[in-house]
Order: sequence, then structure tokens, then C-alpha cells
Amino acid sequence: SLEPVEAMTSCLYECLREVGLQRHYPCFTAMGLRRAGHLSLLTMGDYSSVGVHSMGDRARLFHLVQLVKSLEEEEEEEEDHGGHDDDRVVITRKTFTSGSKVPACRQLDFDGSPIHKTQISGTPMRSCPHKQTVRRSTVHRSNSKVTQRQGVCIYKEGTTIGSGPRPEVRREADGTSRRTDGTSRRTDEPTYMYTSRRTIGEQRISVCVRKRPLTNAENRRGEADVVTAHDGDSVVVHESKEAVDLTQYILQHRFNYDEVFGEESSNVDVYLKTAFPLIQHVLNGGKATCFAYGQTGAGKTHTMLGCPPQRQGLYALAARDIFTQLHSTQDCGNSAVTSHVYVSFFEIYCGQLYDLLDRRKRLFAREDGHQVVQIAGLREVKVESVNSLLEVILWGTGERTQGVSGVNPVSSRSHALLQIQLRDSGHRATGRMSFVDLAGSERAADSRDPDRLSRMEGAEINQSLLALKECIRSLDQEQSHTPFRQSKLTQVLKDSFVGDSKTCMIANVSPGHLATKHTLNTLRYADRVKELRGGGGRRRPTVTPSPSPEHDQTSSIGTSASRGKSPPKGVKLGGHREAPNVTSTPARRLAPGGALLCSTPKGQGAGEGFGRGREDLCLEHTTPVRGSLGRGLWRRRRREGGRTTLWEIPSEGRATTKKTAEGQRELGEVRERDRRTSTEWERERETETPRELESEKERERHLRRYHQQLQQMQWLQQPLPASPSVCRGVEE
Ligand SMILES: Nc1ncnc2c1ncn2[C@@H]1O[C@H](COP(=O)(O)OP(=O)(O)OP(=O)(O)O)[C@@H](O)[C@H]1O
Repeated sequence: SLEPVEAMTSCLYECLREVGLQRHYPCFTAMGLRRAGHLSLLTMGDYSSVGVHSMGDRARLFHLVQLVKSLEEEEEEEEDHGGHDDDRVVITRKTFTSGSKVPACRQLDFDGSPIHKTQISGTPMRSCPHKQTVRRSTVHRSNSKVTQRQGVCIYKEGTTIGSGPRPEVRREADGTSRRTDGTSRRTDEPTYMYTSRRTIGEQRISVCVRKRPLTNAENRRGEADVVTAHDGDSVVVHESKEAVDLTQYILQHRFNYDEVFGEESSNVDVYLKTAFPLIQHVLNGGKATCFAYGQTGAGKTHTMLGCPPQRQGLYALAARDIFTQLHSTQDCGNSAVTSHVYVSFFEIYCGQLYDLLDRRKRLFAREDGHQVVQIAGLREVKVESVNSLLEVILWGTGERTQGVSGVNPVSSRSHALLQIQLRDSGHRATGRMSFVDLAGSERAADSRDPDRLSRMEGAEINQSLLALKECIRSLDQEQSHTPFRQSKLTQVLKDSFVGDSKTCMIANVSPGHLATKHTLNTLRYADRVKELRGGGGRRRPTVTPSPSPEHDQTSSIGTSASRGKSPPKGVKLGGHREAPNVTSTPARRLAPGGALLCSTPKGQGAGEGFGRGREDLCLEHTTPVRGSLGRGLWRRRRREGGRTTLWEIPSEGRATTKKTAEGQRELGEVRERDRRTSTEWERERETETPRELESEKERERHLRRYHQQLQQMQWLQQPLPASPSVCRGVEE
């Protein structure tokens, strides 16, 4: 006969087999899950780790986990009420679940009797002589979808049968059960290789998505809801597409995240799964950061700030928990750990820092001798209660830069950083929680905005969001270099990223069909932050745009002409895949209207081309420049109005030999513009290209090729220079 451990191992196998997941058994054991009881440790975020990816499998695993949990709870209850005589429990259930694709019930007489190895490989098992079938009422938990149970037997290893009088079980304040004889509830408590639930607070970086409901205005406009939140960890976007023959079809994109909150989720729901675990980390002396990311009007401020005083946001809920915990520590008389709460609130607007608690005083971020970024002059306000903290936050929010955007009349145009700092009586920092309400992401791609200031804002937001993602990813891959200095945002958040800090990103999305593109951009951004987590750079294909003929027939956003038709032939595959060679070839992106071939932004003066997106990726006009230019910088001279104008075309590997200070400065400006424009293009490309092609090297290669083609085209378009010396110069 086998040892009990082997019996339990087989039990896990049998459980998995009953729901058709036995092929994943090796992954479970590799994760340290060796017994059926260990299944209760699994969260939905772990499903991918054990190799369960498809929705059907996930649903089955979910039901199995719920079942194990409910049985554990029942067992606890029974123990509290005197328990049953035998710790060895064999449970036989009739059915497992309904409404899912779980195969029909296979009644399994799996029991406490020794199990032979052959049984593990699937041969029928014999009945147990001391089988005890425990009749249990079906547990209906409010959030549980377990309605019926299938023939899964759970064998719980226990102490020896009939081993004397049972000790009394006492319920502790923390919810655990203890025996009066000092032993734990189960003497054979397993030594978990997989020690804890991987809740959000235990991961270094977690990514969640929140979908808001359609607003009144959107409802009035008759917008369709194209975002579906599924199963708490996946979201599907139904994108309306038009084929070449003008028929419309729906393209579905599915993304998986650690948590997905639907429109019915409240701020409290979001808080409990996102910021709450981080607060626990902060109270233990750590640092944590919670971001709200998303397009304008997607609900970032609603999530962070809420609508005080009726509906509290993450700020208030976190403050409440922090004070509750601190007060309880003080009530215990533990003066050694007494903490004081300080709050600072500032914004990053167009690359500059402004103190929202000090009349928008300009601030400067500097690194001290220990490479810790300090914000010189930042005001920290000591707060004694939740209410005073909220007052401070509201006051600071009033100081924030706001404007009107297409979808949000009160749109935040800056990144707001709220830091709740804990300090001990010696004023030493003992934990810090940062909340970042990021500026609306869509402005970065909004190249049609005629307002120059908006374009500048967009470029800045664009750059900082890209930098933020790069930092999170490089941290998660534990790269040696993290590009904190790429933007002010990442620079000031550096401290939150290093060491034992934890990060949670909440990607907010709007459900309306007019926002589909932005929603997809947001989800892709979040997905890219998430996808490399812990994967050592390995990509996992989680986004599955798929042709959806069924939806074509049923969708409310299909045209009448297309209703009832299947998607056009030929478009089905090529059109649904975001074909790499269509969207990513720079030359094709330049073609329409020939705008990119223009060497001069029409009707605009020097410097106007910056930040306008692809149409304006063209020559920068700098005049006049003295001294000689570096070898890698293509240049052109033209006589305009009696003076020489120099056109500079940045090229790779340039090494300037320019000596004069003015020349250096101008060259620096050109490079800076070039860099920003490239970044913007890169980001835009990144959001439009299929993920399979989006490896870093590939993106760089595309970018390089794009610049080369651009330069060549611009160069060819120009009339030949009059002076042979210039030609020589270029050839040099
Ligand atoms: N979960 C939600 N439930 C109900 N209403 C919401 C929700 N999320 C957002 N809203 C509403 O949508 C509108 C826009 O939300 P909010 O101002 O938070 O967007 P935002 O992402 O911060 O935009 P911006 O980046 O422009 O500042 C508000 O009227 C808000 O009340």
C-alpha cells in the first residue's frame, strides 16, 4: 500500500481528473500543490501559473476550488461545534456544477482506503470498508457560482481514527481556530511549498482593470457598451470593424488580468482587492504605489477620489484603514511603534512639479548622495484623523490643473501624486503609500488637437506614461538598469519602485463604442505591463483577437446591410489579425496625402512641428547655426530672404564636433525634439501593432528603418543644392 502522502497526491489527481483537468497535474505539483486541500489556496490569478488558460478550464477549476473551500469551511464549523469523530473524511457528491462545460458526473468511490499506484493512472477504485459519506447541505455563497456538485471526492488526511478525546477548539480573534491543548487545528498541517495565496498584496506588481458604466451623456447619445467583464479576471472588447467590401463585423479581444472590476463594482470592492493589501504592506514598513491609468473620463479620479463625502475613493478608504490600524496599535500601548501620518500632494504638469498643498509652488526633484530622489521644498502636512486627511486632499485637488476634454468637462491634465508617509516619533520614515492619478492617456495619441499647449501636454503625458511602463517592466524583469530618468514621473517615483516596494496598476476603461480604440490602447498598455511579470522576459499570448462571425449576426452595432451576413471572405483572417506588415511598415504609414514627404510644416514657423504626431515627423528648422556640424548629422543650407538657413536632419550615430555654446544648445534642442517625436511615434506604433511583433528589438528596428526612409524621402524631395560645397559636406 501507499503512504498517506501518496494517497493525498492521488486525491489531487483524482479531483482534477473529475473536472477534466488532469493534464495540468504536473503544473500543480510543480507549484507545490500536492493535495486536494491545497486547491483552496489558489486564486484566479494563479490559474495561469498552473497552466490553466482556456476559459472553460478556468471555469472548471474555479468551481473545484470553490468546492474545496466550502468543504473546508464546513469542516471548520463542524469542528467548532464538537466536530465529527473522525478526521478522515470522505465526501461523495452527486453533481458538481451546472451551466458549465464540465463533463457529466462520473461517480467516484474514492475513499480513505489505501490506493494503489495503478489507481492513480485511472483504473476504477474499489469501495472503502470504512467509508463515511458526510451529507452536507450545499453551500451557496453569495459570490459563488457553485450550484450543484459533481462526483468529486475529497479525501482529507487526518489524525488517527478514534485517537482519544478531542481537544476543545477555540476561535481566535484573527479568525483561526486553536485547540485548547495548544496544538493547531490539524496536527498534520501540510508543509506548503506553495505557502500563501498570491493575493495582489503579495505580488510585486499587479494589474487590474475597472470598467465604468455608461454615463448619462453616453446613454443619451445611444452608445453601445462594447466591454464585457468576465469571471473577475478577464475582459472582452467587441470592436466594430469594417471590411473592404464595407460590411461590418465584430472583432473580439480578450485580455486577462489579476482582477477585473465590472460596472457594478464599487470603490470599496476595488479598494479591497487593490490598495488594501498594499496598505498592509505599508503598515509593515514597506513602500507601495497604486496607479490609476486610463483615457480621459474613464474613471481614474472617480476611483481615487470618489465623490466625497457620499462615495469614498481609494484615498479615503486607505486613510481610514491606516488610522484604524495605527489607533489600535496605540491602544495596545505599544509606544515603540507609534507612527504619525504625514501627507504630501503634488502634481506633475508638463514636466514640472507643483506643490498642491503650498499654492502650487514649483518643486524640484533631486537625487541625494544615496541616489534617493528628494523633492526639495515639498510640504508635508501632519494629519491626525481621516477627516483632516480628507480635507487636505480635497484642498489639494482644488489646486490641480484641470481642463475640458472631449468626454470629461472636468478633466485632469496632470499626474497627481498623493503620498501618505508614516513616521515614527524620531521622524524616521516607517512606510509610504503613494497614489498616482495619472493624466488621461489618450491625449498622447491625439495628434489632431489644434491647440499647441494641448499638444505639448500630450507629448509630455505620452513620454511619462511610456517611461512608467518601461520602468515597471524592467523592474519586474529584474533588469540591472531601470530607466527612471526618462521622465519626471518615474524620477519622483523611483523610491516606490526599488527595494521591497509593491505596485498596483488600475487601468480604467470606458465602455462606450466610440472609445473602443482608446479602451484597447489602455488594455494593451496594461497587458504589456502585466505580461512579462515574473516571466523573465517571456511573452505570453493573452490577447486573442478572433474572428467572430456569430457576433456579426447578433451585434447591435452591425450595419443593417451586414446583419445576417457572415464576415466577408478573405477579410476574416487577414482583416481580423492586425496584420504586421500592414500596420507596421513605416513607408505605408507615410503614404496618405504625402504629408510626411513635406519638408516643412505648412504654414508653421520654427518648432511648430514638435509633438504633432506622424504628419509632422519632418525636418526641424533651426536657424542660424554657426560652426561645423557633426558627421552624423545630415544638413542642408538654403538661402531665404538673404540669409542662410540650415536644415538639420538627425541621423543615427551622429557625433557632433560643434564647438560654440549656442550651436551646442541648438543642437541639443534638435536632439531633444527628435527624441520626443520618436518616443511618440514609437508609442503610437506600439499600440497599433500586434503584440507578436512588439519585441523591443523589433520596435527599435522599425523605428530606425522608419527614420532612414523618412530621411531619404525628405532628402529626395528637396531640390538639389546650388552649392557643390554643401554636397561635399553631406557626403562627408
Ligand atoms: N465606476 C463609476 N461609476 C459611476 N460613475 C463613474 C465611474 N467612473 C467614472 N464615473 C463618472 O465618469 C465621469 C468621468 O470620471 P473621472 O473624472 O473619474 O474620469 P478621469 O479618468 O479621471 O478623467 P480625466 O483623465 O479627464 O481626469 C465622472 O462623471 C464620474 O462620476
